[in-house]
Amino acid sequence: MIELSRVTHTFGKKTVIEDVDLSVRKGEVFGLLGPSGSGKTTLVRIMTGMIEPSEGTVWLREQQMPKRVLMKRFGYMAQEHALYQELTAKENLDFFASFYLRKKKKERIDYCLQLTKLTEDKDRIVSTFSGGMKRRLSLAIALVHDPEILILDEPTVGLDPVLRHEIWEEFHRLKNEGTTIFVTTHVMDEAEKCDRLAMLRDGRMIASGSPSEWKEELHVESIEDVFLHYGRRKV
Ligand SMILES: Nc1ncnc2c1ncn2[C@@H]1O[C@H](COP(=O)(O)OP(=O)(O)OP(=O)(O)O)[C@@H](O)[C@H]1O
Repeated sequence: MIELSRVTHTFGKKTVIEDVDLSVRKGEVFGLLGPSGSGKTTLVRIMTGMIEPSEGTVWLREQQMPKRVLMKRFGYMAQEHALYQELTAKENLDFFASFYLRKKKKERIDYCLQLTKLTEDKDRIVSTFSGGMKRRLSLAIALVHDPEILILDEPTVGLDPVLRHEIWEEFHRLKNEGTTIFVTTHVMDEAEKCDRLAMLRDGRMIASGSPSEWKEELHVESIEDVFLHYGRRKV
């Protein structure tokens, strides 16, 4: 569903992504881990077509990115907010939904507001929202057109554990319906909820596998131990 082949990216003279191959299958939840500054956000931006890689290719649904028709196939949630601060939450959702949805727009907006617990605040101006509310709205926007692929850069940062749990339940519900989910995370219990994981360090993909494969391979109890192993050592 998502294929990266020999992707390298440099900013000026600095190589931040180096020769990355990655394959995400339809209907799986794939987690990308890596220390801060390892290149996760850059890789996500390459996947979504926001950055053209210096070398290599990205394919979504067997079509090479960037491609305009593919935009409606995926939902993207960035780390920074891309919200209209002077519009209400509902107006923001309506604006983004209008690009892709004609039928069922109202139902989808109501559903996403409910999922992210924003129904009561839907008519408030976004500039009055807390950081967590803005993140929830960004997530609602990524989901509103019911995309086949979700690409989410640390989607649950700043959310309380109850909401985080509910959002992960929704991810698994979506996965069971066939949605492919690619997520970056620093939260180790979220990493445990992924079908497969990959570890990026200094722009290189240094390991991949399912959470249980990783733990077995390294004889450790938790993904946190795996993270510490790969994050610290040169391998
Ligand atoms: N536009 C840019 N110009 C120059 N350097 C950049 C740019 N964007 C990112 N970088 C550099 O690329 C490297 C990887 O950054 P990136 O944001 O992709 O890491 P990350 O793994 O997502 O980090 P974090 O977990 O802290 O969000 C860093 O050294 C960063 O300073």
